[in-house]
Amino acid sequence: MSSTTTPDRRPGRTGAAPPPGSPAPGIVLAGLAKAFRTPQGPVHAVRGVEIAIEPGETVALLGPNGAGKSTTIEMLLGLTVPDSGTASVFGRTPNAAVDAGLIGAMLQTGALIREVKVRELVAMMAALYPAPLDVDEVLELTGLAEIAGHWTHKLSGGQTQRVRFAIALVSNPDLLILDEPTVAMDVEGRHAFWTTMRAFAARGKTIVFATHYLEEADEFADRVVLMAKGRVVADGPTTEIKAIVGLRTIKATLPGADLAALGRLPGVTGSDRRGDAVVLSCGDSDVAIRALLAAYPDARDIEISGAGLEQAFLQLTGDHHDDQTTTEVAR
Ligand SMILES: Nc1ncnc2c1ncn2[C@@H]1O[C@H](COP(=O)(O)OP(=O)(O)OP(=O)(O)O)[C@@H](O)[C@H]1O
Repeated sequence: MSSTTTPDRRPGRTGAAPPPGSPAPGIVLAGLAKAFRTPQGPVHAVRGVEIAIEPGETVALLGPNGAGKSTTIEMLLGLTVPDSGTASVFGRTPNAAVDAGLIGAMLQTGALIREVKVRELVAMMAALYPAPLDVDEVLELTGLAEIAGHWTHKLSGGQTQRVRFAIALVSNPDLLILDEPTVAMDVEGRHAFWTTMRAFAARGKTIVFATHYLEEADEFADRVVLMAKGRVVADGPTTEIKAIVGLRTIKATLPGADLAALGRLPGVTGSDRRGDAVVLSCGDSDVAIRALLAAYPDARDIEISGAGLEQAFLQLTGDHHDDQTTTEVAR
Protein backbone atom coordinates (compact mmCIF):
# COMPACT_ATOMS: atom_id res chain seq x y z
CA MET A 1 0.00 0.00 0.00
CA SER A 2 1.18 3.48 -0.62
CA SER A 3 0.01 5.46 2.35
CA THR A 4 1.58 7.95 4.66
CA THR A 5 3.50 5.19 6.36
CA THR A 6 6.16 3.05 4.79
CA PRO A 7 4.51 -0.08 3.44
CA ASP A 8 5.50 -3.55 4.51
CA ARG A 9 7.26 -4.99 1.49
CA ARG A 10 9.03 -7.95 3.03
CA PRO A 11 10.01 -10.60 0.48
CA GLY A 12 7.90 -13.71 0.40
CA ARG A 13 4.69 -11.93 1.40
CA THR A 14 3.44 -11.07 -2.05
CA GLY A 15 0.79 -13.82 -1.96
CA ALA A 16 -0.45 -15.88 -4.82
CA ALA A 17 -2.12 -14.23 -7.77
CA PRO A 18 -5.36 -15.85 -8.91
CA PRO A 19 -4.89 -18.86 -11.18
CA PRO A 20 -4.50 -18.07 -14.89
CA GLY A 21 -7.76 -18.14 -16.83
CA SER A 22 -9.91 -17.29 -13.82
CA PRO A 23 -12.22 -14.29 -14.30
CA ALA A 24 -10.73 -10.99 -13.13
CA PRO A 25 -11.86 -10.82 -9.51
CA GLY A 26 -12.60 -7.50 -7.94
CA ILE A 27 -13.01 -6.73 -4.27
CA VAL A 28 -15.12 -9.02 -2.14
CA LEU A 29 -16.04 -8.35 1.48
CA ALA A 30 -17.90 -11.39 2.81
CA GLY A 31 -19.58 -11.43 6.21
CA LEU A 32 -17.07 -8.97 7.68
CA ALA A 33 -17.55 -8.27 11.37
CA LYS A 34 -15.49 -6.43 13.95
CA ALA A 35 -16.15 -5.48 17.56
CA PHE A 36 -13.87 -3.38 19.77
CA ARG A 37 -13.59 -3.93 23.49
CA THR A 38 -14.09 -0.80 25.52
CA PRO A 39 -14.48 -0.23 29.28
CA GLN A 40 -18.17 0.35 28.58
CA GLY A 41 -18.49 -3.01 26.81
CA PRO A 42 -18.03 -4.19 23.23
CA VAL A 43 -18.62 -1.77 20.36
CA HIS A 44 -19.89 -3.66 17.33
CA ALA A 45 -18.33 -1.44 14.69
CA VAL A 46 -19.03 -3.69 11.69
CA ARG A 47 -21.71 -6.39 11.74
CA GLY A 48 -21.68 -8.69 8.74
CA VAL A 49 -20.86 -6.43 5.81
CA GLU A 50 -21.24 -7.90 2.31
CA ILE A 51 -19.90 -5.84 -0.58
CA ALA A 52 -18.67 -6.97 -4.02
CA ILE A 53 -16.96 -4.44 -6.25
CA GLU A 54 -16.09 -5.00 -9.90
CA PRO A 55 -12.71 -3.87 -11.25
CA GLY A 56 -13.06 -0.34 -12.61
CA GLU A 57 -15.98 0.67 -10.39
CA THR A 58 -15.98 3.88 -8.35
CA VAL A 59 -17.87 3.19 -5.13
CA ALA A 60 -18.75 5.63 -2.35
CA LEU A 61 -19.11 4.40 1.21
CA LEU A 62 -21.56 6.75 2.80
CA GLY A 63 -22.86 6.88 6.33
CA PRO A 64 -23.13 8.96 9.48
CA ASN A 65 -20.41 9.15 12.13
CA GLY A 66 -19.72 5.76 13.63
CA ALA A 67 -21.40 3.82 10.79
CA GLY A 68 -18.35 1.58 10.43
CA LYS A 69 -16.89 2.99 7.22
CA SER A 70 -13.34 3.47 8.51
CA THR A 71 -13.30 0.07 10.22
CA THR A 72 -14.46 -1.56 6.98
CA ILE A 73 -11.72 0.26 5.07
CA GLU A 74 -9.12 -0.79 7.62
CA MET A 75 -10.14 -4.43 7.15
CA LEU A 76 -10.01 -3.98 3.38
CA LEU A 77 -6.44 -2.76 3.79
CA GLY A 78 -5.41 -5.53 6.18
CA LEU A 79 -4.76 -2.98 8.94
CA THR A 80 -7.48 -4.46 11.16
CA VAL A 81 -8.11 -8.18 11.45
CA PRO A 82 -11.82 -9.05 11.23
CA ASP A 83 -13.43 -11.09 14.00
CA SER A 84 -15.20 -13.03 11.27
CA GLY A 85 -15.63 -12.89 7.52
CA THR A 86 -13.06 -12.27 4.81
CA ALA A 87 -11.80 -9.49 2.57
CA SER A 88 -10.29 -10.25 -0.80
CA VAL A 89 -8.69 -7.80 -3.23
CA PHE A 90 -8.21 -8.93 -6.82
CA GLY A 91 -8.18 -12.52 -5.62
CA ARG A 92 -5.60 -11.95 -2.89
CA THR A 93 -5.70 -11.27 0.81
CA PRO A 94 -5.49 -7.55 1.64
CA ASN A 95 -1.94 -7.93 2.95
CA ALA A 96 -0.86 -9.74 -0.21
CA ALA A 97 -2.50 -7.08 -2.39
CA VAL A 98 -0.78 -4.33 -0.39
CA ASP A 99 2.58 -6.06 -0.66
CA ALA A 100 2.13 -6.44 -4.42
CA GLY A 101 1.60 -2.66 -4.72
CA LEU A 102 -1.98 -3.10 -5.93
CA ILE A 103 -3.52 -0.74 -3.35
CA GLY A 104 -2.99 2.96 -2.78
CA ALA A 105 -4.61 4.43 0.30
CA MET A 106 -5.30 7.88 1.63
CA LEU A 107 -6.44 7.59 5.22
CA GLN A 108 -7.65 10.09 7.79
CA THR A 109 -4.83 9.35 10.18
CA GLY A 110 -1.06 9.24 9.94
CA ALA A 111 1.35 12.16 9.90
CA LEU A 112 3.63 12.83 6.96
CA ILE A 113 7.30 12.09 7.42
CA ARG A 114 8.86 15.35 8.67
CA GLU A 115 12.04 17.20 7.68
CA VAL A 116 11.73 16.36 3.99
CA LYS A 117 10.51 18.41 1.07
CA VAL A 118 7.29 17.47 -0.69
CA ARG A 119 9.01 16.25 -3.85
CA GLU A 120 11.55 14.22 -1.89
CA LEU A 121 8.79 12.47 0.01
CA VAL A 122 6.80 11.59 -3.10
CA ALA A 123 10.00 10.40 -4.83
CA MET A 124 10.92 8.28 -1.77
CA MET A 125 7.53 6.58 -1.91
CA ALA A 126 7.77 6.08 -5.68
CA ALA A 127 11.12 4.32 -5.22
CA LEU A 128 9.42 1.60 -3.15
CA TYR A 129 7.31 0.35 -6.05
CA PRO A 130 8.08 -1.60 -9.21
CA ALA A 131 6.14 0.52 -11.70
CA PRO A 132 5.45 3.93 -10.17
CA LEU A 133 4.04 6.89 -12.00
CA ASP A 134 6.42 9.71 -12.92
CA VAL A 135 6.94 11.85 -9.80
CA ASP A 136 6.62 15.17 -11.63
CA GLU A 137 3.44 14.00 -13.34
CA VAL A 138 1.97 13.11 -9.94
CA LEU A 139 3.01 16.45 -8.44
CA GLU A 140 1.36 18.19 -11.36
CA LEU A 141 -1.78 16.03 -11.17
CA THR A 142 -2.22 16.65 -7.47
CA GLY A 143 -1.57 20.40 -7.64
CA LEU A 144 1.68 20.14 -5.70
CA ALA A 145 4.13 21.31 -8.38
CA GLU A 146 4.26 24.85 -6.97
CA ILE A 147 4.99 23.68 -3.44
CA ALA A 148 7.23 20.73 -4.35
CA GLY A 149 10.13 22.43 -2.51
CA HIS A 150 8.22 23.08 0.73
CA TRP A 151 8.88 21.23 3.98
CA THR A 152 6.24 18.62 4.73
CA HIS A 153 5.84 19.81 8.33
CA LYS A 154 5.02 23.35 7.25
CA LEU A 155 2.02 22.58 5.06
CA SER A 156 -1.59 23.59 5.59
CA GLY A 157 -4.25 20.94 6.20
CA GLY A 158 -5.40 21.03 2.58
CA GLN A 159 -1.83 20.84 1.27
CA THR A 160 -1.11 17.90 3.56
CA GLN A 161 -4.16 16.11 2.16
CA ARG A 162 -2.85 16.68 -1.35
CA VAL A 163 0.52 15.17 -0.41
CA ARG A 164 -1.32 12.15 1.01
CA PHE A 165 -3.15 11.89 -2.28
CA ALA A 166 0.12 12.08 -4.26
CA ILE A 167 1.59 9.30 -2.12
CA ALA A 168 -1.48 7.15 -2.69
CA LEU A 169 -1.29 7.68 -6.46
CA VAL A 170 2.42 7.40 -7.10
CA SER A 171 2.59 3.60 -6.88
CA ASN A 172 0.09 3.49 -9.77
CA PRO A 173 -2.23 1.16 -7.82
CA ASP A 174 -5.14 -0.75 -9.32
CA LEU A 175 -7.28 0.01 -6.27
CA LEU A 176 -7.36 3.41 -4.63
CA ILE A 177 -8.96 3.65 -1.20
CA LEU A 178 -9.74 7.07 0.19
CA ASP A 179 -11.16 7.73 3.63
CA GLU A 180 -12.87 11.13 3.57
CA PRO A 181 -10.27 12.48 1.15
CA THR A 182 -11.44 16.08 0.80
CA VAL A 183 -12.05 16.82 4.46
CA ALA A 184 -9.51 19.63 4.85
CA MET A 185 -9.69 20.92 1.29
CA ASP A 186 -11.20 24.19 0.16
CA VAL A 187 -13.68 24.33 -2.71
CA GLU A 188 -10.97 24.81 -5.32
CA GLY A 189 -8.91 21.95 -3.84
CA ARG A 190 -11.93 19.65 -3.90
CA HIS A 191 -12.65 20.45 -7.49
CA ALA A 192 -9.05 19.77 -8.52
CA PHE A 193 -9.04 16.59 -6.47
CA TRP A 194 -12.11 15.14 -8.18
CA THR A 195 -10.85 16.15 -11.62
CA THR A 196 -7.73 14.09 -10.93
CA MET A 197 -9.81 11.21 -9.60
CA ARG A 198 -11.89 11.17 -12.77
CA ALA A 199 -8.74 10.95 -14.88
CA PHE A 200 -7.50 8.12 -12.68
CA ALA A 201 -10.82 6.25 -12.87
CA ALA A 202 -10.79 6.65 -16.66
CA ARG A 203 -7.65 4.49 -16.71
CA GLY A 204 -9.80 1.57 -15.51
CA LYS A 205 -8.77 1.87 -11.87
CA THR A 206 -11.03 0.81 -9.02
CA ILE A 207 -11.82 3.50 -6.45
CA VAL A 208 -13.47 3.15 -3.06
CA PHE A 209 -14.00 6.30 -1.04
CA ALA A 210 -15.71 7.10 2.23
CA THR A 211 -17.34 10.47 2.46
CA HIS A 212 -19.76 12.59 4.43
CA TYR A 213 -20.30 14.79 1.40
CA LEU A 214 -23.43 13.40 -0.14
CA GLU A 215 -23.09 15.51 -3.23
CA GLU A 216 -19.61 14.06 -3.82
CA ALA A 217 -20.97 10.53 -3.68
CA ASP A 218 -23.81 11.51 -5.96
CA GLU A 219 -21.55 13.22 -8.44
CA PHE A 220 -18.47 11.03 -8.52
CA ALA A 221 -19.47 7.47 -7.64
CA ASP A 222 -20.94 4.88 -9.98
CA ARG A 223 -22.51 3.33 -6.96
CA VAL A 224 -23.24 4.15 -3.33
CA VAL A 225 -23.04 1.76 -0.40
CA LEU A 226 -24.91 3.28 2.52
CA MET A 227 -23.83 2.13 5.95
CA ALA A 228 -25.47 2.66 9.33
CA LYS A 229 -24.66 1.05 12.68
CA GLY A 230 -22.13 -1.33 11.18
CA ARG A 231 -24.36 -2.63 8.42
CA VAL A 232 -25.01 -1.98 4.77
CA VAL A 233 -28.49 -0.47 4.59
CA ALA A 234 -28.59 0.21 0.85
CA ASP A 235 -26.36 -0.57 -2.09
CA GLY A 236 -26.85 0.56 -5.66
CA PRO A 237 -26.43 3.32 -8.25
CA THR A 238 -27.18 6.73 -6.76
CA THR A 239 -30.21 7.11 -9.03
CA GLU A 240 -31.60 3.81 -7.75
CA ILE A 241 -30.94 4.74 -4.14
CA LYS A 242 -32.95 7.88 -4.64
CA ALA A 243 -35.73 6.00 -6.41
CA ILE A 244 -36.22 3.44 -3.65
CA VAL A 245 -37.12 6.11 -1.17
CA GLY A 246 -39.25 8.02 -3.64
CA LEU A 247 -37.42 11.24 -3.53
CA ARG A 248 -39.30 13.77 -5.56
CA THR A 249 -41.22 16.72 -4.32
CA ILE A 250 -44.05 18.65 -5.91
CA LYS A 251 -44.44 22.27 -4.94
CA ALA A 252 -47.63 24.12 -5.92
CA THR A 253 -49.44 27.31 -4.97
CA LEU A 254 -52.69 26.14 -3.42
CA PRO A 255 -54.03 28.56 -0.78
CA GLY A 256 -56.23 27.05 1.90
CA ALA A 257 -55.90 23.41 0.78
CA ASP A 258 -56.26 20.75 3.45
CA LEU A 259 -52.79 19.31 4.14
CA ALA A 260 -54.12 16.02 5.50
CA ALA A 261 -56.20 15.46 2.37
CA LEU A 262 -53.20 16.29 0.18
CA GLY A 263 -51.13 13.77 2.14
CA ARG A 264 -53.67 11.06 1.29
CA LEU A 265 -53.43 11.59 -2.50
CA PRO A 266 -52.09 8.59 -4.44
CA GLY A 267 -48.30 8.75 -4.83
CA VAL A 268 -47.90 11.26 -1.97
CA THR A 269 -46.03 10.29 1.20
CA GLY A 270 -46.03 13.61 3.04
CA SER A 271 -47.31 17.17 2.82
CA ASP A 272 -46.14 20.49 4.19
CA ARG A 273 -47.10 24.15 3.81
CA ARG A 274 -44.79 27.05 2.89
CA GLY A 275 -46.84 30.23 2.77
CA ASP A 276 -49.41 29.88 0.01
CA ALA A 277 -47.55 26.91 -1.40
CA VAL A 278 -47.75 23.25 -0.45
CA VAL A 279 -44.83 20.83 -0.75
CA LEU A 280 -45.65 17.19 -1.32
CA SER A 281 -43.08 14.42 -0.82
CA CYS A 282 -43.81 11.76 -3.38
CA GLY A 283 -43.28 8.04 -3.65
CA ASP A 284 -44.40 8.28 -7.27
CA SER A 285 -44.47 11.83 -8.55
CA ASP A 286 -46.13 10.85 -11.86
CA VAL A 287 -49.12 9.37 -10.05
CA ALA A 288 -49.13 12.23 -7.53
CA ILE A 289 -49.19 15.06 -10.08
CA ARG A 290 -52.14 13.50 -11.93
CA ALA A 291 -54.02 13.05 -8.65
CA LEU A 292 -53.20 16.59 -7.55
CA LEU A 293 -54.46 18.18 -10.76
CA ALA A 294 -57.60 16.02 -10.77
CA ALA A 295 -58.47 16.96 -7.19
CA TYR A 296 -57.21 20.57 -7.30
CA PRO A 297 -57.49 21.98 -10.83
CA ASP A 298 -56.66 25.45 -9.42
CA ALA A 299 -53.13 24.41 -8.41
CA ARG A 300 -50.57 26.68 -10.08
CA ASP A 301 -46.82 27.49 -10.14
CA ILE A 302 -46.17 23.76 -10.07
CA GLU A 303 -42.58 22.57 -9.64
CA ILE A 304 -41.39 18.96 -9.49
CA SER A 305 -37.85 18.37 -8.26
CA GLY A 306 -35.55 15.55 -7.22
CA ALA A 307 -34.84 15.73 -3.51
CA GLY A 308 -31.23 14.53 -3.76
CA LEU A 309 -29.17 12.00 -1.96
CA GLU A 310 -29.23 13.84 1.36
CA GLN A 311 -32.89 13.09 1.87
CA ALA A 312 -32.45 9.49 0.72
CA PHE A 313 -29.63 9.14 3.20
CA LEU A 314 -31.68 10.49 6.09
CA GLN A 315 -34.67 8.38 5.23
CA LEU A 316 -32.67 5.18 4.84
CA THR A 317 -30.47 5.58 7.89
CA GLY A 318 -32.64 7.69 10.18
CA ASP A 319 -35.18 5.01 10.93
CA HIS A 320 -32.73 2.13 10.79
CA HIS A 321 -32.77 0.17 14.04
CA ASP A 322 -30.73 -2.82 15.08
CA ASP A 323 -32.50 -5.18 12.74
CA GLN A 324 -31.03 -6.99 9.78
CA THR A 325 -32.77 -4.92 7.13
CA THR A 326 -30.76 -4.21 4.03
CA THR A 327 -32.24 -2.48 1.05
CA GLU A 328 -31.01 -4.31 -2.02
CA VAL A 329 -31.16 -2.31 -5.17
CA ALA A 330 -31.24 -3.95 -8.56
CA ARG A 331 -27.94 -3.28 -10.25
N1 LIG B 1 -10.15 1.27 18.00
C1 LIG B 1 -11.40 1.41 18.42
N2 LIG B 1 -11.74 1.16 19.71
C2 LIG B 1 -13.00 1.28 20.15
N3 LIG B 1 -14.03 1.65 19.35
C3 LIG B 1 -13.76 1.92 18.06
C4 LIG B 1 -12.45 1.82 17.53
N4 LIG B 1 -12.48 2.15 16.22
C5 LIG B 1 -13.77 2.45 15.94
N5 LIG B 1 -14.52 2.31 17.04
C6 LIG B 1 -15.98 2.51 17.15
O1 LIG B 1 -16.58 1.74 16.12
C7 LIG B 1 -17.68 2.44 15.54
C8 LIG B 1 -17.46 2.58 14.05
O2 LIG B 1 -16.38 3.49 13.86
P1 LIG B 1 -15.81 3.89 12.41
O3 LIG B 1 -14.67 4.82 12.62
O4 LIG B 1 -15.55 2.65 11.64
O5 LIG B 1 -17.06 4.64 11.77
P2 LIG B 1 -17.10 5.68 10.56
O6 LIG B 1 -18.33 5.35 9.79
O7 LIG B 1 -15.83 5.65 9.81
O8 LIG B 1 -17.27 7.05 11.29
P3 LIG B 1 -16.70 8.52 10.90
O9 LIG B 1 -17.50 8.94 9.72
O10 LIG B 1 -16.98 9.32 12.12
O11 LIG B 1 -15.24 8.38 10.59
C9 LIG B 1 -17.78 3.74 16.29
O12 LIG B 1 -18.73 3.58 17.33
C10 LIG B 1 -16.39 3.93 16.86
O13 LIG B 1 -16.45 4.68 18.05
